[in-house]
Amino acid sequence: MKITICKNEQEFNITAAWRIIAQMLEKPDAVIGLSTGQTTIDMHAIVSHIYSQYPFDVSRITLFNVDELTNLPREYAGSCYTMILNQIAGPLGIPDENFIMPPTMSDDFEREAKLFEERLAARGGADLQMLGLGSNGHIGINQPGTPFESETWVSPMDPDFEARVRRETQVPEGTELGGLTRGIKNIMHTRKLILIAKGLHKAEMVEKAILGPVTVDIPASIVQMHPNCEILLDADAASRIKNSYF
Ligand SMILES: O=C(O)[C@H](O)[C@@H](O)[C@H](O)[C@H](O)COP(=O)(O)O
Repeated sequence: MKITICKNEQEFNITAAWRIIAQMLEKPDAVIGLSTGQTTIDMHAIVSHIYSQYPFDVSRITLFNVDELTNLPREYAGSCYTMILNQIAGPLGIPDENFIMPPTMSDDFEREAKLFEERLAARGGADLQMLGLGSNGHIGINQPGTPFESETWVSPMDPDFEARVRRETQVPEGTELGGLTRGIKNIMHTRKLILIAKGLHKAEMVEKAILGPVTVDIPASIVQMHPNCEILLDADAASRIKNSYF
């Protein structure tokens, strides 16, 4: 596990953006998994900005998101599809066939989850997964208690996480939300993981996930077992682990 601590939020955003660009430059047909949420908005904007100034070949890059909300129209502003499309896939001009997202509406999400993974596998599997860190330790939408063997599925949401999603994305009243997420097993099969966190409010969970025991109670703790994982933090998110490492 490699730990990178950036001196502030701006340096964190730029460093994270360059991790995505570096993967695209190193492997022009890379399969890259993103995450939505507050942590990633600025880094996606930086990737898009750099691309607009210094375009490079992304014609064979595949983008996907680690999860997607269910039971909402795909075009809804808070769907992961729309967010990733607006933040990065659209600005980079990623063709539709290379932008792989599970549908938000289906009568058979089990089949959709399987198909989603099959589509990634058909491209050689995921090279990179950027992973936001939930305040309760979730990765994707895999909540505490999710077995490490879980495969891409529709996960129940933790009430706090659901409230946050509803607040931030103005989900219409009465919509029953679910989340289709890559399973922990699928995430762990990605060639490279980058767990990202910024802000003081993430510091305690960073400490538990990185320095604590590997336990299903903290899904993110499993990344300690990944052979090619980077933990990328700003100084605030790293504030409780700094002394243990440096
Ligand atoms: O929202 C998502 O798409 C991810 O599934 C979720 O795992 C997210 O990365 C974390 O909850 C961190 O979210 P913030 O970056 O908003 O703190």
